[in-house]
Formats: sequence, C-alpha cells, structure tokens
Amino acid sequence: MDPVIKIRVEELTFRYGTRTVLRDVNAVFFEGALTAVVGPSGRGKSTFLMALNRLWEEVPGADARGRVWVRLDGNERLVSDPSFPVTELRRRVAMVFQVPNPLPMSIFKNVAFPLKVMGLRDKAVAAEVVEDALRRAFLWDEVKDRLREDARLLSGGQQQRLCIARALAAQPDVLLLDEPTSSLDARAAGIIEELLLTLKGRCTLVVVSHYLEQVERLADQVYEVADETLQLVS
Ligand SMILES: Nc1ncnc2c1ncn2[C@@H]1O[C@H](COP(=O)(O)OP(=O)(O)OP(=O)(O)O)[C@@H](O)[C@H]1O
Repeated sequence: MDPVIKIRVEELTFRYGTRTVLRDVNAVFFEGALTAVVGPSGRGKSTFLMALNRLWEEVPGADARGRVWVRLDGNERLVSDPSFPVTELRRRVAMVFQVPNPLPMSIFKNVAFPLKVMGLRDKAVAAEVVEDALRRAFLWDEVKDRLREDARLLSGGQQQRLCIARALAAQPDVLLLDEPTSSLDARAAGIIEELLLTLKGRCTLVVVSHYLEQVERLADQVYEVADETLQLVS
C-alpha cells in the first residue's frame, strides 16, 4: 500500500520583512513516519516548522506565501483556510520546542491544560487521559506520586517529556519537534529518542535535529535546508 501523505507543502516562500529565508519549498511528509529536517544554523529549519501550523502568524514582520495542506479525518485541509480555526490546527499539528516550556502550574494541570481548552470538564476522564499521556511520554513512573507539584521543579529531560505528554493529551495527528534533545544530557536525550520511536505509526513526526547520528537512528526520511529550500536527501 502506498504511504499516505499527511502534509503537503507547495511553493512555500517565507520572509521576515524584506529578507527571504525560504523560497519555493515543495515537500511531503508521510503519515506515521518520522521525517528529520537538518541543515546548518540559521537556514530556516525552525521557520519551516512554524509554517506548518501557522505559528509564524504571531511573529512581527513574518510572511508566508504558498500552500500547506494537512490530511485530517481523510480530507486534505489548507492550513491557511480562514475557516480552519488556528486553535484546532495547533491542537492537531502540535509543536514541542527546543527549550521545554512547562506552564507555571502543577504537573497534572500542565498535561490537563489542552483538555480544559478543548472544553473537557469530566475530571475522571481527564485523569485517565493525563495518565495515558504521561505513560506514552515515558514519564508516569517518575511523577505519579508528585502530580500536584510545580512542573518547573522537574529536571530538563523530565520537563521535555512533560511537554510531549501535554501535546499528546490533545491527541495530535502531527507532532513538530524543534531540536527536542539539544538542551538535554545524553541520557535524557536517549529517553526522548526512544519515546519518538514508540510514537511513530501513531503520529506523524517532523523533527528538526542537529545530530546526524540521531537522524540516522530515527528518521524514515530526511530533508536538508539548503539554498533557501528543502532538498530530500534520503
Ligand atoms: N523573528 C524574526 N525576525 C527576523 N528574522 C528572523 C526571525 N526569526 C528568525 N529570523 C532569521 O531567519 C533565519 C532562519 O532562522 P531559523 O531560526 O528558522 O533558523 P534555524 O535553521 O532553525 O537555525 P538554528 O539551527 O540556529 O535554530 C535566521 O537568519 C534568523 O536570523
């Protein structure tokens, strides 16, 4: 069976003010696969991720042209379609940042946060979803007895897994991860890598990485940002 295209990027051009960072980018991302985006610093890798869920719209002076399609519930949706609520887009195409960004609240509330935004009021269901997300993020055993503690007291690696759990709680179709291990030591990075491998198949993953060995271990497909565009390298 042919792989399903989850995200299709057509003729994407991205500018900050008068400076063009990406030009005429065409790329596809397959459902359930992990695609790595590599390339030297400052070439537009993070910018590219931001184009996939419209995060760039929050950045003054940024402008994206072209089309990004995401397949949701069997239909391709244009992410820039004004009738596509950005909150829904970012729930289904979720971002995990380089530096973990736990909210100033408890571990439990951090993971339950997207459920609250989605209007889920049933506490028992929320508790189940939070536990499931923490288990899938390989964090449950470490935090199950301290769910009411401030999330900012967790280690860097635990905070990153918490942020992944928070994204997973909203059941995203696509997870965008911007150098998710670069602020972590080797052991913590290894746990995140293992976690990403278990997410493959259930979620479409797009991972910006600087580490070639990591990319070789994890990626099904690799794009390199070069000459202001994305080139498929493997
Ligand atoms: N808000 C902004 N305003 C103006 N220019 C920006 C802005 N954000 C990024 N840039 C510029 O756009 C280019 C691409 O930045 P981006 O962060 O996407 O690169 P990157 O490949 O992810 O880099 P790194 O690997 O260092 O994280 C850089 O030259 C950067 O200086």
